[in-house]
Amino acid sequence: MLSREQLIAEIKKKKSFLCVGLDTDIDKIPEFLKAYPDPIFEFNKRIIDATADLCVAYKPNSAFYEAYGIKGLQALIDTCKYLPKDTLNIIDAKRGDIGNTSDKYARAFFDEAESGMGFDAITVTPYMGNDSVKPYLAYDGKWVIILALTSSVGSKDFQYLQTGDDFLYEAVIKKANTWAGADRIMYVVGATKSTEFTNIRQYAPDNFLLVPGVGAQGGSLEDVCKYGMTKDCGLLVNASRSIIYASNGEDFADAARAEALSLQRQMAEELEKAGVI
Ligand SMILES: O=c1ccn([C@@H]2O[C@H](COP(=O)(O)O)[C@@H](O)[C@H]2O)c(=O)[nH]1
Repeated sequence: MLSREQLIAEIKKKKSFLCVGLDTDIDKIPEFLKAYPDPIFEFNKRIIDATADLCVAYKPNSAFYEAYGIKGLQALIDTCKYLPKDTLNIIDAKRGDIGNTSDKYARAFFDEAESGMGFDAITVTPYMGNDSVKPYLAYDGKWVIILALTSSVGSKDFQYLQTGDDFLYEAVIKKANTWAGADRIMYVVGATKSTEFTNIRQYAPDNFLLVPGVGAQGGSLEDVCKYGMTKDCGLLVNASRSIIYASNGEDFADAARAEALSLQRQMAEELEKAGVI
């Protein structure tokens, strides 16, 4: 589990704010791994070993594990246990439900003694409001990452609806800021929305932003940094497919490392440019 201060310290130490997305798809992993008892976990283990010194966070997306039933869940549990202690380990589950149900989701992903999974952070949808988010905040030191402005094309369907003077995504940030501080809440903002970062920083000056959409979705790391970086960095930039599927041969872990290294080098430059390091 990493506090805000520890996360910032890791970013400075590793000169990286990279989050490696573990969206592990059995149809995309190298053929030779399928001979292992748990190909998904074997793949993840090698990706983690190859990238741990270059990133400050990992983000398995639960859909990629739930899709395979019990085997997928076991791979997620084993992956969670294998993740390094000095990275922020996020489950991208995008949950949202009434309080007593959220309480079970929180237990599933946060309470290692109960479920086998002790993630540090979870992505949640804000649509059902305060009582749907509170149960996650009841876990001391765990992070809640609220969907604000997503990378998807469909973000315009609801997130840009006008509510009073605000777009809905702005209202989400303003309201969620009353639930807990920047030491417990992060927001998801897509890299494909980089020009909105200046505006978002008016409402979330200190919160870390989890930024998917660099790599396969075409978002610009440079623009995200230009408009979204703070004096503490304030960004966790995720890349999933562009790293983990950089090769589907026997060299996949080396290729993933090369891709992560290229992003880490760009990040080190951005951190220097902004005076964070
Ligand atoms: O707005 C959002 C919120 C979440 N995601 C998730 O991030 C990764 C992105 O994967 P790439 O392969 O790097 O595109 C994936 O798990 C999404 O479900 C997002 O893309 N946008």
